[in-house]
Amino acid sequence: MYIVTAEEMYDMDHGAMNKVGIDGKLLMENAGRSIAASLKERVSKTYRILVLAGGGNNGGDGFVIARTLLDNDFDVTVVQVVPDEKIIGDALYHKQLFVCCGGNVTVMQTVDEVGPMISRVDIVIDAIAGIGMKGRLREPLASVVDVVNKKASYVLSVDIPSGLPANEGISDFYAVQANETLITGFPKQSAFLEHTAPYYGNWQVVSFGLPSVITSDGAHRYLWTEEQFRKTIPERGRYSHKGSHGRGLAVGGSAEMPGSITMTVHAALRTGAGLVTAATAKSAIPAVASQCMEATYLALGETNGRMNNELPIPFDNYDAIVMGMGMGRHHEARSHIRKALEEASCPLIVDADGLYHLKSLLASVKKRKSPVVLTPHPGEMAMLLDKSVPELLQKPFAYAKMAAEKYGVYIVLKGPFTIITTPDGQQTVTTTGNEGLAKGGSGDVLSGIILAMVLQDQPIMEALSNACFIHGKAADMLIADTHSVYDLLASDLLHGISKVYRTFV
Ligand SMILES: NC(=O)C1=CN([C@@H]2O[C@H](COP(=O)(O)OP(=O)(O)OC[C@H]3O[C@@H](n4cnc5c(N)ncnc54)[C@H](OP(=O)(O)O)[C@@H]3O)[C@@H](O)[C@H]2O)[C@@H](O)CC1
Ligand SMILES: Nc1ncnc2c1ncn2[C@@H]1O[C@H](COP(=O)(O)OP(=O)(O)O)[C@@H](O)[C@H]1O
Ligand SMILES: [K+]
Repeated sequence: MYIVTAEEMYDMDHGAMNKVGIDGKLLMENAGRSIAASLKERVSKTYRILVLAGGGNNGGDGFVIARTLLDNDFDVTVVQVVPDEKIIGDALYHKQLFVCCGGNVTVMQTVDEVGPMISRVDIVIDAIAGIGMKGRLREPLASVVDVVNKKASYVLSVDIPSGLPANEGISDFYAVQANETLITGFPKQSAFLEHTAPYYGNWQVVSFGLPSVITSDGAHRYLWTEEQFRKTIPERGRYSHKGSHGRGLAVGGSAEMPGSITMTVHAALRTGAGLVTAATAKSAIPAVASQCMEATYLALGETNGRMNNELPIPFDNYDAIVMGMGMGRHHEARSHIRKALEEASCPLIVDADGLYHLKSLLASVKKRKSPVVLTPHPGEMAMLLDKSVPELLQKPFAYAKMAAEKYGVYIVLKGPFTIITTPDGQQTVTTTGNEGLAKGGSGDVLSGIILAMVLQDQPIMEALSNACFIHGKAADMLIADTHSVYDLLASDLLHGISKVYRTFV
């Protein structure tokens, strides 16, 4: 499923109307009917429903919903929150159909009238404004939204909570806080941003009949769901051997921080890597090995328990490498990152401290022939780009795309919505995971899962998307079953990986 900006959604609408010849009235009918159908299935006819209709096509959707519900004997009325002259085109056509079918439209004169009406009903359908919103909501609509937010017992927004921007990069808005949103066509960018997503409440997408010939050349962002995971997860051949599943190397850890590399190698093996070697400071090996018997070890020279660069790493012996977890920020560690960039001819994944070192080496990354994957959390991404975290989180899609294209890298920008970007700017988003993951070590586990997935025979983009899906889903399944968001540990995810495989593959 695509994730779109308002402009991309309009392009698809226009394509359907102008290239295919589908009438806009029909698209509006489809959108409204899909939403009404969803309501009909789960709402009792004893509920009173109020539709707030604004002046654009979003309001038009509202009139279709009202007409369809009325036809099905629901108790539904419409308050038109804009004057009559604002209802034009397809929306006017559908308003007239509603009225001809016996529907009742009250035109709001003052905002004061709206509060008592909202208090009397069980469900408010918010069709005040959709993706055509420009700037901050003006009066009197801002006050109408205020009343909705204060008085409504349940709000269903049509397409997008009114007042909310569809696109990233906008922080000045005032919007409906919906309980649920039925999104028409495709989800908009703002459903995947930390500062706007909560306004949607629970959301689902409903179709309004956009033909696939129009949508297939649509956006460059894609939501990575269970369906994609099931479709793309590589099969494990009955006659495969350990070499078939890749030889991975994880470089990191220290005597003081042996846990990070332990979780990475363990997660890589649990996810399906054939052979995994941990390269770490010599004195850290007993601690790591006692927790992970299946890995092999490469002892690195060390100073005060932290890796130094006395002993070289044979980077060419591996099919994929992950570096950085707990490796430290000292300059000897950096020389391993630099060497890996120069010498490794396989995919190189850089995480945590490795990203800190990579900042000064970014210019050389583009020269590499083999793929480089960066896995920053927002703090690390902001550091790489010399931005603040709030700045980055306003426009994570744009910043990730800009950096991936500029440096020729894959970027896994981690968070509640993880955005994965290819060097040519294609993006996927995974939404699995929960706040139980907001704990030290979760990222180390993800690095191992990514290593294992990159080692399998599949395009890197799919490998990264599947890795993030597994990581988050493991947390979700554990929370649903034996754990809570409070007690979940990164090491618990190792069992979660098994649950994901046993359930979905
Ligand atoms: N084929 C189709 O067309 C389909 C369309 N669909 C539906 O159409 C929606 C998009 O419709 P749209 O483009 O008409 O814009 P829409 O979101 O209703 O907003 C425009 C209204 O908002 C107003 N307004 C704007 N800014 C404002 C502000 N700051 N403060 C206050 N008011 C402001 C603006 O007023 P004006 O500025 O013109 O006075 C105008 O009245 C989309 O989200 C989806 O629901 C699909 O469901 C089915 C297929
Ligand atoms: N609230 C949350 N919801 C969903 N996923 C989360 C949340 N908080 C953290 N995560 C996930 O947990 C991981 C944390 O990675 P990171 O910050 O690098 O952890 P660490 O460095 O402590 O191991 C990322 O994959 C991130 O997407
Ligand atoms: K709306």
